[in-house]
Amino acid sequence: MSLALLCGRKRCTGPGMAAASQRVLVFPSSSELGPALARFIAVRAQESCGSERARFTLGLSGGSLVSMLSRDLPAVPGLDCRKWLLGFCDERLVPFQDPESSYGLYKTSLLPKISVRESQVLAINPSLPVEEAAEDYATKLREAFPGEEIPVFDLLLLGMGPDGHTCSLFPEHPLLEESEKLVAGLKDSPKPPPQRVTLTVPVLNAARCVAFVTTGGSKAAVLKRVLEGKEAPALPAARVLPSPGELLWFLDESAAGSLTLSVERPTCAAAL
Ligand SMILES: O=C1O[C@H](COP(=O)(O)O)[C@@H](O)[C@H](O)[C@H]1O
Repeated sequence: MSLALLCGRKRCTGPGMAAASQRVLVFPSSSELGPALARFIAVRAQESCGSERARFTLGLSGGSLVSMLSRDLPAVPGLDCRKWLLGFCDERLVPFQDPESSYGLYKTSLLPKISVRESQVLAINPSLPVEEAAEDYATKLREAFPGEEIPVFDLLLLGMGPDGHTCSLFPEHPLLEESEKLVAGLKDSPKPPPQRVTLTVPVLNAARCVAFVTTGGSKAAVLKRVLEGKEAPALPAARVLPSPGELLWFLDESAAGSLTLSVERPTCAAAL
């Protein structure tokens, strides 16, 4: 493997932090990215269901990911979700009927199209106060991942905001340093709604695979800081370095516009 390729796949993250195995995949636009991401999810699901685990555990994020998955996942031929277990990387503490609820949106726009039942979804209880909702969701995770001190998801799908936040982990927020809890609640999210529940960094970094999905020119500057900067303290998205898991970035050309590291530009039919 060439040094350039190696540099593109490894990221050195500063003192005390491990380098993660990383691939940066760039697509012309979200019209090509979405179907490729959907096929990638389907392949990983098939592998996990065929492994001794005999199931596929997938963590979903909200924001722009909801419409992309709702458009492109049902279009994957022969998608079989019977052994899938879905959780949320973060969730807003609002009723499921509220348009800000990620579960509420997936429930209406995706889950019926891929025949995922409610019993296959680990969701927060939005009627609880935020700290209790976080503890209740952590209990659901512990029950769903018996024997695992930290739940190991097969795949976590993450977004990233223009400020470098991921899940509901925001720059300079004390929750970035949380190392005991699996799930944390916050009441002061700088992005509305203010009350949220989020997986913590150790859970993100325990996953077998993490895929960031980032599109649009508004993310280009922060993406360069996350992937090529050496900032201390690191931005939230830059702290996601699954080990020994894989890290993939699914980008469109607009988001990738400022990058200088080597990237892959998969063709439509390429297996990822
Ligand atoms: O508030 C949130 O934002 C991030 C990023 O969303 P995007 O619309 O910029 O993709 C999202 O991943 C997270 O789940 C959500 O709560």
